[in-house]
Amino acid sequence: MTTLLEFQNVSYWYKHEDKQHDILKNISITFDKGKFYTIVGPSGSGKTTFLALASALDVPKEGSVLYEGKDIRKIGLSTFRNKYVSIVFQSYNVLSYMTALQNVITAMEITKSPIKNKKDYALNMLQRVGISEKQARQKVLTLSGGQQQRVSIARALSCQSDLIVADEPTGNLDEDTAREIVRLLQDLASHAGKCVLVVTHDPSVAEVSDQTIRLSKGSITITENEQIVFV
Ligand SMILES: Nc1ncnc2c1ncn2[C@@H]1O[C@H](COP(=O)(O)OP(=O)(O)OP(=O)(O)O)[C@@H](O)[C@H]1O
Repeated sequence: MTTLLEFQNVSYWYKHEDKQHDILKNISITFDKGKFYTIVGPSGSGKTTFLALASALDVPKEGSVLYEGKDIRKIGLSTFRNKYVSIVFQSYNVLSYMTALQNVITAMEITKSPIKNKKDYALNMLQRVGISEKQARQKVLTLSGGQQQRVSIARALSCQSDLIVADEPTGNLDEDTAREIVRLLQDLASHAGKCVLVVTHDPSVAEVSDQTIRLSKGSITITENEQIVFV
C-alpha cells in the first residue's frame, strides 16, 4: 500500500475567551491509497475538524499534514483543494448557478479526467446516486438539500483526485441510496485505488470500512475491520 496522506504530530485547538480548547492532541496517522477509512466519535470530538485538516480547509496549529510526503502548505491550500482532493461536505462547493450535470463535468475537467465522453459518464454517475436525467439538467439551486448532496457525491466519484473526504455522506439519504453510496465509496477504494475518508455516525458504514478511527478527548484509537462487502 502507498501512503497518500499523513498527519504528523497534528494538534488543533480553538481559543474561546482566552481559554484554549484542545480538539486534536499530537495525532500521527497515515492513510493509504486503496483503503476506505471511517472516522467516528461522539458529537464535538473533532471529526469535522479532522476532515477539514485532511482537505486543506484548515491547517494544524502544530504539526503537519503531508500529501505524498509534501506539506500541503507547500503545495498551496487552494491548489490542493482544487486538484488533489474531492470534498463531499454538506452544501460545500456545489456551484449553484450551474446544472447538476455541469457541476460534475466541471469537476472532471478541473481534475483533468481522461474520460472522453464526460457527459455520458457524468449522467451515469448522477443516475447511480439517484439523480434522474431531468434533474441533472436542472440548476442545482432548484434541487433539494439531499439532492444537492447527491450531486456533490457524484462529483467526487467522477473526478480524478486520489483523495476523497466526506462528512456524513449518507446522513440525509434514504436507505437504498445510502447503500449505493457506501458501495460506490468501497469500490473507489478497492477497485479504483483511491484513499477514502468518511465521517459517519452510522455503525453499519464504519463496519464495512477497512479501518475505523475513533476520536475521543483529542486522541485516536484505530480498529482494523473485517473485510465485509456492503450488499
Ligand atoms: N470555529 C470554531 N470556534 C470555536 N469552537 C469550534 C469551532 N468549530 C468547532 N468548534 C468546537 O470544536 C469541537 C469539535 O468540533 P467538530 O465540529 O470538529 O466536532 P464533530 O465531532 O464533527 O461534531 P458533530 O458530530 O457534532 O458534527 C466542538 O466542541 C465545537 O464546538
